[in-house]
Amino acid sequence: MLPNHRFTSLPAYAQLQAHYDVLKDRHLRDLFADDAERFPKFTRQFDDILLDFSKNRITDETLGLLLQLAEQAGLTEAIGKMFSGDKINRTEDRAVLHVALRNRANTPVIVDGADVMPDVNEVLAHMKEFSERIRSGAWKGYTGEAITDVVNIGIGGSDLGPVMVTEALKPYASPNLRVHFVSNVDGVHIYETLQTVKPETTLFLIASKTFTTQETMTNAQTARQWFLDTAKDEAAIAKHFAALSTNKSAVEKFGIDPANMFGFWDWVGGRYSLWSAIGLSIALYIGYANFEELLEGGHAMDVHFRDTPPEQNLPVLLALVGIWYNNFFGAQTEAILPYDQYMHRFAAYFQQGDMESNGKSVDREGNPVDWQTGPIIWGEPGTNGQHAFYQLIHQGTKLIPCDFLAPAISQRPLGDHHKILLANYFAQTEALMNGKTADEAADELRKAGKSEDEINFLTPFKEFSGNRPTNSILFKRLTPHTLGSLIALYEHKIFTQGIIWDIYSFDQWGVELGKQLASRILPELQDDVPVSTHDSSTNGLINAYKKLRGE
Ligand SMILES: O=P(O)(O)OC[C@H]1O[C@@](O)(CO)[C@@H](O)[C@@H]1O
Repeated sequence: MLPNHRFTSLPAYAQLQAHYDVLKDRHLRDLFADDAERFPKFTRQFDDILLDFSKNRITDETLGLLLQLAEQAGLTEAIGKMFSGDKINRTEDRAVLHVALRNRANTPVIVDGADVMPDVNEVLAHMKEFSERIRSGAWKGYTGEAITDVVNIGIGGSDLGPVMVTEALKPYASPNLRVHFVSNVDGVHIYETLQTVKPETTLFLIASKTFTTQETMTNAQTARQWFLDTAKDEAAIAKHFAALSTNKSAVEKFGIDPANMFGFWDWVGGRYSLWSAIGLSIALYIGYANFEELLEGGHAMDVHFRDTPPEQNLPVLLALVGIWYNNFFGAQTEAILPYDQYMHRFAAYFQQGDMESNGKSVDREGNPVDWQTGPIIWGEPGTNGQHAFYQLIHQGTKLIPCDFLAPAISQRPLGDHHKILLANYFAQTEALMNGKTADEAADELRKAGKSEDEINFLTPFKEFSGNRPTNSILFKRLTPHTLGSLIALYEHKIFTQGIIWDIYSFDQWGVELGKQLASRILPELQDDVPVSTHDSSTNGLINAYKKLRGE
């Protein structure tokens, strides 16, 4: 196992605190004025992806100290342990090997003494054969018609990844096959979806690592009954239901033919599972060849992360810059702002990826941490965010580090749209960095013909402090390969931060309590008898609900 450490006891931590006390008052305008080499110094290139982290409140000294922090936390050793299949997910006694799912080098990956790659490749071959049969129309439903719609029923990591990727790679989709995603146990979700499909031509994918998740099993049973209401014969299930899971016995108990089961393993975390059988909806939608390109892109970033020295390592650099704001500037959130409408679910995906991984408050020895851990991740595509929350990012009281991502080439070139989008992409990070001084604001007001009194009044409202940090990620085009690399980039950033904070990033015990309490409350909702088994608020709410529904 990795040696433990207390993040705040690392030697570089105290040095960074002292360095912060000096640097916090430096403005990015001055840092750029003092160093003409900031752009070449603080950019890194990976394939078609350029990372510009120069608009951060860092100097050479900052970066050096952050790299020391990573070294003192044992990052290099930790990376090796993940790739070698060590059971670094200690509270669940599991390896963390989503990298094996996309191990295109096919080098052996040993778990419990056995190479997992033959099994990984067997599932991929099954996914390939199955997706080709469905997409070609060779697979027929119970009435002899081809499948036209795929409904993925899953939640969390069994939903967010396939949703994000199928949205991002829509340009690669087949025109003959639509994909739909049902996740919420709110009946509205499956109701509205089933309104748009026909039982005869629909394939349901029941996506659940555990095959016990209440939302997914409830939706799956509803879909099954909806289907049988038309098909009548349970034998038809085999042509219209498949399961993506690690739990074979539960799949068979549900009534899905094991031949239609696509398995994966406990060393695949739910939020890291889109690369596994959970990605079947992706392969069905964009074709297996493009799904393989996604895997290739992820693998390329894996090799980079594993083999590249920290100072050149994109995931490590993103992680360290994030720690700088999270742990020294007191930033509570990070915004992911893709200037690409196809990436509109990218931030949402990493809400689970980051917050379910690093939303922890106990270190790896079980002691409460006395430092900040995972940030709150949020974001929306540009330019929409500019008309929603950029006011706060520019002039609010909170420091919000932002990642701006954009493709140089649009998948949908249309007149000047992309140039306008990119002009905004470039302008926002420039504005956040430089701001607008009071003199500049006053001059603009003067040129607009305002009186001196008006200028004196309005200037404070028109001034922009600037000095608001951003990362810019510019890539050539949103291809499956590039998207795979971008996803892996953020996955490994999250891993790196977890190692430095000395927390376990791959369990999620925090999701259990709510589920337990919900399972106790559900029976209480079956009748109209007032409850008194909870606190006065919960009792009051439940009883008010019972009253309202009874009126
Ligand atoms: O894939 P499954 O087992 O149905 O889990 C769904 C999701 O539920 C969790 O909240 C764990 O309970 C996420 O970690 C997971 O992705």
